[in-house]
Parts: sequence; structure tokens; C-alpha cells
Amino acid sequence: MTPSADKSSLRRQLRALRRGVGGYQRRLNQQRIVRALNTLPALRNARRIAGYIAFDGEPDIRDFLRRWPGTVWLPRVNRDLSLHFRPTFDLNARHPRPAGARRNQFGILESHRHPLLRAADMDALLIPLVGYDALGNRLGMGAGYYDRSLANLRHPKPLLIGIAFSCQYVARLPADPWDIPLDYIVTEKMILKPPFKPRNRT
Ligand SMILES: Nc1nc2c(c(=O)[nH]1)N(C=O)[C@@H](CNc1ccc(C(=O)N[C@@H](CCC(=O)O)C(=O)O)cc1)CN2
Ligand SMILES: Nc1ncnc2c1ncn2[C@@H]1O[C@H](COP(=O)(O)OP(=O)(O)OP(=O)(O)O)[C@@H](O)[C@H]1O
Repeated sequence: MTPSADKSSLRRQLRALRRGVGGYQRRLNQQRIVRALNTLPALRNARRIAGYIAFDGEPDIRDFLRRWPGTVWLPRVNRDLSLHFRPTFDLNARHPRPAGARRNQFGILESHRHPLLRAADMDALLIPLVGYDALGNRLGMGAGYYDRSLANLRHPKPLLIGIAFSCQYVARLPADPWDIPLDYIVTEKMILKPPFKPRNRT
């Protein structure tokens, strides 16, 4: 199997597992993830953070985002398949489409507020994962949005924090040269700090 065929069948399985976390267990796991984020020392110096609005069974971390003292930024998909980040709309709003928000082509609520920033302007990004492994490799939705937006980041780089349920763990994910390693992975069971890997410069 080619690496990408490998990735796409894994993606299907892991997305189904993610959606399968139901009811009580989901709420419990989400609370644990929120608690872990609240105590993560590495986030203490962050001000601008990028979050996400959960879809397709992703952990809903709005309880963390609502209490964040700085501005929360949300991803917005661009035509060139990269992401920009916009200040969040009211996360407490009950309306299905709060002021300043619209659904994108995937049905995810996006912010239309200004200004518009890049990943490099963030202090930290919370990135929803489809899958992860012990080396900190990340499997995303497969369109390359995060990979493209995180390519060529320069020092000081934003902190990259993957968010997943622990059932999205796989022993070893196929890694591609464009994959950007995560600094932390937060699940309901643990905070994983992947081992440092020198990057291949070829
Ligand atoms: N909550 C959240 N927001 C996010 C992301 C995410 O993963 N989670 N993204 C992270 O990238 C971006 C959106 N990326 C996405 C990439 C693929 C699909 C998707 O569902 N693809 C369908 C088929 C697409 C189609 O209808 O043409 C599929 O694979 O089934 C959705 C979002 C930006 N916002
Ligand atoms: N820096 C980049 N520039 C251009 N294309 C890229 C870049 N990074 C990744 N891609 C393209 O994005 C596609 C998806 O990559 P991959 O399968 O690794 O997705 P993923 O990591 O699961 O998804 P995502 O980044 O959306 O979360 C690939 O076809 C790849 O060629």
C-alpha cells in the first residue's frame, strides 16, 4: 500500500472511533481534556491562541476557550487550502449561527470577524487530531490545511498542541516529509510530550 492509501483508510477508521465516543463518556473525557489544558504550564505564557469549533466527533473544548483570558482565534479555510485565523464569535450564543459566524463548505462554524492573522502570529495552536502516535506524529483530515499553514514557521514558533481522545492512538503513523511534529498531545488520559526529533534538512 502507498503511504497515502495507508493514511486514508486509517483516517476513516479513526474518524469513526472519534464519532463513537458517546454521551456520558464524551462529556467526562472532554472535561478531563479541558482540565489538562487549564493546567498545562507551557500555555501559561501564551496570549493569542488558536482553538477550533468541534465537528465530526472532535473533543469539544469550548469550556476551555470561553475561559481563556486572551483572544481566542479560529481557523478559516482559504481557497489556496491554507488557514487564516480570525477572532472568535460569541461562544456562549445559543443561536445556530451567532453574529459574525458562518458555516463553511464542511458545515463547520467559522468566524468572519476581523482582523485576520496567520498561524505564525499565534502563541499556541490547539489542533484537532484524527490520529496520533507516541512520536507525536499527527494525522489530520487529509486536506493538508494545518500542514500547509505550519510549514516554514520561524523562531519563536507557536506552541503546537494536538487534541484527541485516547482511542485515536495508533502505535505508529506513517509520516510524510511535510508533516510538522507537535509539541504536546492532550487526551483525557494524559499529556504527551513527544520526544525531540532532529529534522532532516535534505
Ligand atoms: N473543527 C475543525 N475545524 C477545522 C478543521 C478541523 O479539522 N476541525 N480543519 C482542519 O483541517 C480545517 C477544515 N478542514 C477540513 C478538511 C476536510 C474536511 C472533510 O470533511 N472532508 C470530507 C469531504 C470533503 C468534501 O465534502 O468535499 C471528508 O473527508 O469526508 C473537513 C474539514 C479548518 N477548520
Ligand atoms: N507544506 C505543504 N505545501 C503544499 N502541500 C502540502 C504541504 N503539506 C501538506 N501538503 C499536502 O497536503 C495533503 C495532505 O497531507 P496529509 O495526508 O499529511 O494530511 P494531514 O496531515 O492528515 O492533514 P491536515 O494537515 O489537513 O491536518 C498532501 O497531499 C500533501 O501533498
